[in-house]
Amino acid sequence: MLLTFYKYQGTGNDFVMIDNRSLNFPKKDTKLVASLCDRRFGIGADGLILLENDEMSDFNMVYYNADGNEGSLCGNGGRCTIAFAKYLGIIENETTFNAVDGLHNASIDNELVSLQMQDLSDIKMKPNYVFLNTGSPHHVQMVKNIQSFDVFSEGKKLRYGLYGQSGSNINFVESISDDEFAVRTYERGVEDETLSCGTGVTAAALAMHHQQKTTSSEVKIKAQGGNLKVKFSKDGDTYRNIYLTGPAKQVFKGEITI
Ligand SMILES: N[C@H](CCC[C@H](N)C(=O)O)C(=O)O
Repeated sequence: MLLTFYKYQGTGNDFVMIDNRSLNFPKKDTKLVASLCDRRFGIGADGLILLENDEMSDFNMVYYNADGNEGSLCGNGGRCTIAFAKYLGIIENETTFNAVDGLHNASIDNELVSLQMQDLSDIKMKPNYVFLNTGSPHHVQMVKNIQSFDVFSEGKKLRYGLYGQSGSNINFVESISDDEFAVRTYERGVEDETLSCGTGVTAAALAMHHQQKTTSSEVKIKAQGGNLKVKFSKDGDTYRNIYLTGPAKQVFKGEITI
């Protein structure tokens, strides 16, 4: 079968994007998904996304990590899927869509996509790190000299050592100013550092606010692949109206025999 695919990237987190409204894609074929994401033997991506019809909303997003397994929420992938839905003419500038963690509101303004994340109140504070789930599980830890920090080795160690087989994504954070932080992420399922992780950046911003490393409710994040913004409000112990905003772009379109 000849499969038409699109390649998208959001701050350097890249995805194979497939219009699966026809439901033709073999969804249980883990090996196929992994081989499409392989950077040497396939198209190459951090993950693969299927856009499908949804009964309750504008569309449904199905996300797989590069290892071929269905993952939890992907924030950058969500932003790219919104851009893809607009490209396909499914939505205009505002949307509500379904993902693995439920419905999301979102808007798109040229290439800038804002994705609302689920409200969050469960933040586990540990002496050296914070753990929270922004649709995907995230460990957030502050480090010094982030650019020379060994994200791969340290991330891999914590991902298995602290969180076992099911694992967690591991974020390292350094403060740049009162309302700006640098974030580097080791992603489970990719088992490497990616250039940006949307749910990770969101987790980092909320963790910084929760620990009073910033008092701003609009936090700027510098990921390795570009800049993102996380906006939110705090209502008692609950973070609400959480929006992740940044660019999402189509890179190319292609066909591959599967
Ligand atoms: N890159 C994604 C995170 C994917 C989550 C995945 N690594 C997992 O925990 O299953 C993001 O932008 O949020």
